[in-house]
Amino acid sequence: MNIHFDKVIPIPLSGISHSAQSIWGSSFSLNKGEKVMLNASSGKGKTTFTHTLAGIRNDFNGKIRFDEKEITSFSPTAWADLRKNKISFVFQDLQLFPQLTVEENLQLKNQLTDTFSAKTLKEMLKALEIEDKWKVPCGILSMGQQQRVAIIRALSQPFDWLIMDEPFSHLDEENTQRSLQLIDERANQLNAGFVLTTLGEDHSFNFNRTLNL
Ligand SMILES: Nc1ncnc2c1ncn2[C@@H]1O[C@H](COP(=O)(O)OP(=O)(O)OP(=O)(O)O)[C@@H](O)[C@H]1O
Repeated sequence: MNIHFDKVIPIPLSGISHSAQSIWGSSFSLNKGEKVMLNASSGKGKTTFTHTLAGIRNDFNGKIRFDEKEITSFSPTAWADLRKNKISFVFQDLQLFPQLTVEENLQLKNQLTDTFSAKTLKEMLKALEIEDKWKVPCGILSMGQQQRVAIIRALSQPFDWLIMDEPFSHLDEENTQRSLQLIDERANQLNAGFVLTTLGEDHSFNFNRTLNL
């Protein structure tokens, strides 16, 4: 699935002047398989961009198309199917269930599409050095540990695009690199792309494209 932006401007940001490099108001396409970074300072619209792209909000002018279909035309059922099979998301506030264990949080998503065995999920936790947290409620994990769980949860479904809103904001560089490697491997396995927003960090990763706000 390719994503096309045609002069999109979120209504709350429409009264503000945007630089010539800004994606707001411009037309461009994100092609399946591309690895994209959006780096912008606080309040510039990273969350607005990711939520708009994922159909979580629709207060924008212009057009967004997935392949040839305008996303404002999708029914709730079509969105449910897209979110199950084509678009996965790491929210800035993670949206884990704090009372549920890591296992339960992961399986809630994973079992919808029967993507990974428990053994594979545990291996992914091990790759991010949180394998001892399998039976621990998410609410008592550190923020960086919760981010790693949210990343693994987002990988536990099929997708064409993984959209991540500041997914490494509580991680040190070593854990960021481990997470990026896991994300990259999974994206390559699926021939999928990802969009990652950051707050000024310069991750050492070979992104195909950088977007500006
Ligand atoms: N629904 C809304 N109505 C009005 N203004 C909004 C709405 N949503 C976001 N904004 C404004 O749009 C701007 C961009 O917000 P957004 O959360 O997208 O920024 P951000 O780049 O993700 O910030 P941060 O890095 O601090 O998370 C802010 O000024 C915010 O107040």
